Amino acid sequence: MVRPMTMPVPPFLHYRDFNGGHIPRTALAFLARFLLSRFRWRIVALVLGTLGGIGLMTLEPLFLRDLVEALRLGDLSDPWTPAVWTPFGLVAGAWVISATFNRVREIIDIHTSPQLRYEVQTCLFSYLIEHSPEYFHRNFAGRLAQKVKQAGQSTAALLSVAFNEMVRVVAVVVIGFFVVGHDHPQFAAVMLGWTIAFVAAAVMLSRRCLALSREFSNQMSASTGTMVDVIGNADVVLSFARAPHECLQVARAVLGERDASIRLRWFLTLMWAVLYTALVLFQIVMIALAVRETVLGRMVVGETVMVVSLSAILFNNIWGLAARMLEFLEELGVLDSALDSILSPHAIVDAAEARRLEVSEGAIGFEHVSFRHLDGNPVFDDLSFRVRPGEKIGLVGPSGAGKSTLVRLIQRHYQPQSGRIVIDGQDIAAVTRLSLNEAVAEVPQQPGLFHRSIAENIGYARLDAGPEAIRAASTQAHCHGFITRRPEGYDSLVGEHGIQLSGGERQRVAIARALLKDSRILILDEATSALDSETEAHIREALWQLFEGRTVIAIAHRLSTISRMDRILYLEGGRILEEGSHDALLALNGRYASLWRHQAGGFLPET
Ligand SMILES: Nc1ncnc2c1ncn2[C@@H]1O[C@H](COP(=O)(O)OP(=O)(O)OP(=O)(O)O)[C@@H](O)[C@H]1O
Repeated sequence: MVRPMTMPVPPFLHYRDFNGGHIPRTALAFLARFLLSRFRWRIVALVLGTLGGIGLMTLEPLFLRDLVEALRLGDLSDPWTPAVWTPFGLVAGAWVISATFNRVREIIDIHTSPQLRYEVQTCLFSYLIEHSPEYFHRNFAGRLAQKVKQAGQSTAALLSVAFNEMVRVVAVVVIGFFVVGHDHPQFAAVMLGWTIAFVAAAVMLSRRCLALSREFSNQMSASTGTMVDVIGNADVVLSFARAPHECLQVARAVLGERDASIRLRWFLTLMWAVLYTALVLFQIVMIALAVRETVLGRMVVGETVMVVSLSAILFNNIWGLAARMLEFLEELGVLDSALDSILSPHAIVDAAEARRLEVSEGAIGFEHVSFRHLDGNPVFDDLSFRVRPGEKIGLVGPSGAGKSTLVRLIQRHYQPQSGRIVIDGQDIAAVTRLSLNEAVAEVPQQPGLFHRSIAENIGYARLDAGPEAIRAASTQAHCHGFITRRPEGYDSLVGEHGIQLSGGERQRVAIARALLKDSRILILDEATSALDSETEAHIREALWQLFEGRTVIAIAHRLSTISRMDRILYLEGGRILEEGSHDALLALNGRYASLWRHQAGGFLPET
């Protein structure tokens, strides 16, 4: 059964809808902009929840002081005397309400962190997918997907530390400062000075720790990369009997990871020991000060209890922050690196006043086009030629002549350094990429197939295509037979990059997809190279039907597949050396004719 393409359409954040499409590229600016514009009220609620919880917890030592003093000095003849039970009620109330605030904060967070991760990922992915093909050639797909995931994860972690642990420590210090500082300023001074020194030391140590942590994660990525490379080439490993050799390679990579982990753990253990000792010393100093003041009669017992309780609260919260400081800095680095990779400027963008490409006839023109790849590799220098409306062009030439680059330039996968390419008189650099891509259909050398059903892969050309349209295109491209022989027919999954289909089947699916797209301009890049001669003969007929009324540029190494074309361009070293019909080029007795004569099995020799 042919199943129509299902299209889940939940609302998601497209980068164009965020800050006018200008996304900050540094972590802190990104976080601030994202939270301010998308999560303002949830952040306010989170901060209020945190403040409520920690604020009451920090007031509790004050009530504890009154309770101790009431027990010590009050008239206890009445077991239910309000002098004792009122401060007790306040202590208990502070605990209960503080805990309630904390739970409310957690509930708010349930609806904040996952939503933040969702929006960050969809926003960054929508930006990522608009990069030029060149960008994707230079970056590993798995690495890019990981960067998007990490960015979502990191923003949620940063949000949690910034609006929980950090707010808690600031609140404890400020409230504690006023609670003890009012009557005993020396405690407030010790508390404030020590907190500042401690946080500064924690940041400094964490920064050093970060370098070790980065080294560890680099080693992890390297060993993962080694494993992925070997697993991806498992067939080669098997056929060369190199399993023991590869085990050694992987062991070597994992060994680096082990050593980096040991170094990191040593540093962490020492760092925690230093910080913990500092915290314990702080508590000892605070309690010693309180005991001394009490012995000297400058403080009452209740106040000593208050100082002990307050320093314990401070201890817990500062320890909580210190424990997450490393994570905070690490996530900041991860987010910075993800944003830097993903948000590099798009190499090819629509001009500000770009219009839709209106294709009436399908004429193509190269006007003095010069192009070299990013690595400086020159391909074309001042190339000019025209393709008439509806003309069928065969493109031949030795490997590396620039044939694929030429057709990619028409699709604007690359941008020429000078000159222009026009379609029906319109410069393709001045039209929207969407309208250009709609006007041009391509059957590429390597048909890109998704790990989805065959129906979805064919229907990709027209998302609204019904089962009948998909079946018709598939029949025309000679796919219907091999599809219906599979138990699940059109619902069969094709595997990663279509690995569960043969090379020829993949090409036929790609042809069916191009048939369904029904564009005015058609590009075939070695579209039938993986087909056997019999299937190719059938498909060739289907293709000629498809060519009807369209402008076609077909690249082929097997010259017989393009001999019927209106005109053949012989390309070498980025220049058109010969052009004309098959017969005319044979009569010319030049390079094309020589290739035609030498063609054994229909392929061009390497040059
Ligand atoms: N992304 C790239 N970066 C740098 N150089 C590239 C890139 N893609 C192709 N090239 C180079 O550009 C030149 C033209 O390549 P192109 O793929 O257009 O040749 P072709 O004629 O299609 O070859 P083939 O018949 O082997 O497919 C070659 O020298 C190739 O090495």
